[in-house]
Amino acid sequence: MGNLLEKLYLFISNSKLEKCMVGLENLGKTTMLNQLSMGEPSFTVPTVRLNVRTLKKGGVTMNDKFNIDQRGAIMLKGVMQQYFFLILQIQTQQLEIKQASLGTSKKELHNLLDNKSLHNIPLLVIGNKIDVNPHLYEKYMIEGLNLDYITSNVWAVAMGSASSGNYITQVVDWLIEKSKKL
Ligand SMILES: Nc1nc2c(ncn2[C@@H]2O[C@H](COP(=O)(O)OP(=O)(O)OP(=O)(O)O)[C@@H](O)[C@H]2O)c(=O)[nH]1
Ligand SMILES: [Mg+2]
Repeated sequence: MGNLLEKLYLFISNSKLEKCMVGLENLGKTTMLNQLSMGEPSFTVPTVRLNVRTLKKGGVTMNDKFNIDQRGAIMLKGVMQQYFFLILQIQTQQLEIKQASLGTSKKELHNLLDNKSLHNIPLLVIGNKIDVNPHLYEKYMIEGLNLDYITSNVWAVAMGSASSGNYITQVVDWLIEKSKKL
């Protein structure tokens, strides 16, 4: 835990970069933001507008309310240009809806990346709720989102559970690494 806090501090104190988290509803975006900003998942309700959190000791802001629906995607195209990181969350539980969820997310993700101003923005794709079984596996998510076809942006995948916080270290490591290169 101490190590993680140290990394977070390093990231935050060395960077003023902003990140944007997008995804369909009820995926755990706010939960993850709570983990990153407060170190705990906290109780959440559906986000009505925009959640902007400042991570401790740095003035780094992160927001999580750009749902990828039709309206959201249109809004995103304007707003995203200000952000350096795009974190896409995918529902990994509930096999019966995963196809629909992946299909919508794939379409919106590739539509977004058609926008040249978003090229070169590091993309972290998060598969959340893997504590719920059955859940989606990383390989299936990469295929389902056609990630291998993305050449305009560097991308990485993290699978985990925002409520248990078990992949927060991975996310923080990724943010630090990409911050150094920008
Ligand atoms: N089992 C499980 N539940 C989770 C996890 N992450 C979040 N949840 C739960 O999923 C529900 C939705 O989480 P939120 O963080 O509010 O989701 P969101 O993506 O911000 O949703 P919107 O604001 O509606 O777009 C809450 O009941 C969370 O407690 C997880 O990793 N595992
Ligand atoms: Mg939310």
